[in-house]
Amino acid sequence: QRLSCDSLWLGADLVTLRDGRYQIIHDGALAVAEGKIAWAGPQAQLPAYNADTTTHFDGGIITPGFIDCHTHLMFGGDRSDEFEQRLNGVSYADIAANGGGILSTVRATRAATEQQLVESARQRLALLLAEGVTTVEIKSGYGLDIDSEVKMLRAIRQLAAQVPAQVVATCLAAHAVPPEYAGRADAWITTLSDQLLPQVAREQLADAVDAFCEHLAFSPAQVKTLFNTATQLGLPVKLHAEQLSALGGSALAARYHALSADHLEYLTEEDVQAMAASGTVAVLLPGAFYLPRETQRPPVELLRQYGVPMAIASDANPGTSPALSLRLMLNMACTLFRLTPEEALAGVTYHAAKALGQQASHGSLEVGKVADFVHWPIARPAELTYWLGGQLPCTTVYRGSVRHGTV
Ligand SMILES: O=C(O)CC[C@@H]1NC(=O)NC1=O
Ligand SMILES: [Fe+3]
Repeated sequence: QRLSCDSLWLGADLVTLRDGRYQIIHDGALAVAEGKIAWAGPQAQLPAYNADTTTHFDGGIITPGFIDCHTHLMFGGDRSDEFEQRLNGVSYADIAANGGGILSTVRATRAATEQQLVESARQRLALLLAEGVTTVEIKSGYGLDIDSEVKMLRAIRQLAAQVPAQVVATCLAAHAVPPEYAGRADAWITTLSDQLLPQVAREQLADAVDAFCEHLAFSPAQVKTLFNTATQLGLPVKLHAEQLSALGGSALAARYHALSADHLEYLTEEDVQAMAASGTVAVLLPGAFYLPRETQRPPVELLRQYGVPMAIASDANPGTSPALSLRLMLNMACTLFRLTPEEALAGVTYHAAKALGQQASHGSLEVGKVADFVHWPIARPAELTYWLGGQLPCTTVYRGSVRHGTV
């Protein structure tokens, strides 16, 4: 009795990332049916399938599709001028005094149409997709008024409909205090809780709610207010926490069973214990450590010791991480934060899926999961973190069919 499937993929080693480890199946085979993995194992044990198409790779490895679980990919303008000013000796304070920084991106985002936001984000997304990204999370947070935040979230949903990758939307309206609310952060949090979040939930404009817990942004108490509303509305939460100081944001996020706490350079052992207990994923963002030339690294040893899952993401944003290569982030995670190549690869697959609440359907080559995978013409997985910059040629397969790249 021959089985039937839509496609078979043969001739490469399967780096399955089951349980967040390589778990390599040499000379493996994948069978795909209705966009999901129907069978994965050694080709010698492949059952007799009638397949509509069969692809024979000439060696190389197949990994799960890459998941960039933390980006601010949608924004107006860019801040390359400030980058140049800083290197010519202009201080952050002077740049901010001249209207620079995050608020200059807010002005450019408010001035952009929804279509312009979609188009500029799509061009940046194309670079990620060329490197094997099959899922990307994109945050709002540069609108900072109700209409502009809704415009951003609608633009993210529009972009999702135009690309083969899965696009997940996160509402980060609590990214900075809007200029109209200067000195009145509580009032902005109230506006978000009373107006924006109910609309986000009602119109399904976002899949999670995020906030920036930092002295220059929102306090743990203000984050708590926001998280109470999000939880009541049934929206999962995540948090930019311990990036520049230890405010206990990560432990607060863990108490709300946040999907993830992100940045974490100033994470304490107490925070790590709370995250381990709640299953909250630690999302590390080496690009936002590298560009601002930070010195305090996240406590990777502690996260390992307590078994807190570590994800790696680009944090693509015009200010602190204008990074449009997830593979470069893999190298930085190893070179700067001392992750192993296996941990880094799990950080953009298995653990990144969990940071988006998608561990049941994404992040490893296992039967029943979505058939998002990438073929790399390389000999071993470590080459994905080893080769600096540039783009390795790869073949990206989304839900078993749409391809990107060369075979
Ligand atoms: O500078 C920007 O545009 C965003 C900075 C970015 N946002 C955040 O919460 N932390 C960051 O590093
Ligand atoms: Fe961020």
